[in-house]
Amino acid sequence: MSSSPPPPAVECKGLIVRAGKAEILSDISLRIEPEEHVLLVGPSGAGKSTLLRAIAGLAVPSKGEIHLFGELASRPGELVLAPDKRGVGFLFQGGALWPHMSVAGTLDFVLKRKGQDRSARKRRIAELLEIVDLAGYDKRRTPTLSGGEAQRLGLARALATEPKILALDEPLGPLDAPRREALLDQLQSLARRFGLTTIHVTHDPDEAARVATRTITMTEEGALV
Ligand SMILES: Nc1ncnc2c1ncn2[C@@H]1O[C@H](COP(=O)(O)OP(=O)(O)OP(=O)(O)O)[C@@H](O)[C@H]1O
Repeated sequence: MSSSPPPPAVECKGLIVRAGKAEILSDISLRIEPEEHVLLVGPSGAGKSTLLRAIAGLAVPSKGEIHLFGELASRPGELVLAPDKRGVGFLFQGGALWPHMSVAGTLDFVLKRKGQDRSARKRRIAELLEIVDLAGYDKRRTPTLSGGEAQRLGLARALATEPKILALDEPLGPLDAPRREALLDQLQSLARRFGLTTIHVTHDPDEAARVATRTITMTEEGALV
């Protein structure tokens, strides 16, 4: 019996995203295979973050479709799959942590939305903090974290939902060289360990050379090269 190849992790077909009258993504069609590590590059304002947001279900297409592992996720004017049903973890530019929460509270908030009971959440929070080297930081308020700690908490939050796809929007942005190396190593070993597909946006050519199995380049007009 011949088995058909697995569906792509991400498939965008003729994707157009507008903000008001401006067309931010302009007819994007692409496929990303499971466990691929794709680098997304292009000039500032090209629409890289918007493409990640569309894949994660944080932006709605005006035209076209997005399929995730063969399942229709977005179509014109509609998120067929809600953001928390997509299996996409998002590490935002600058971490984007909630300033009124503790480290454990940040993760607890995400896990509660998944409907986990208290003891399961507690176990998972400890496990996640271990994974990102923040064990013992439970009670710290997020504004007291250093840039690197904040990025690692952002990563733990992205991993909390056990995603199959990790969207990384300039994940090393504010860090100094040794911390960039450390976080990059950590991202790569997590991706291997959990069989993740990653889409990584960066402006840094050294970082780009380290992460990519393939590079996708966007033009200033929000299209692919
Ligand atoms: N909600 C919005 N309303 C209006 N314009 C928007 C909105 N979101 C994004 N844009 C515009 O769309 C364009 C693409 O933005 P986006 O953040 O996706 O680009 P980017 O390639 O990630 O840029 P950078 O590398 O600077 O982070 C920019 O010109 C931006 O100002």
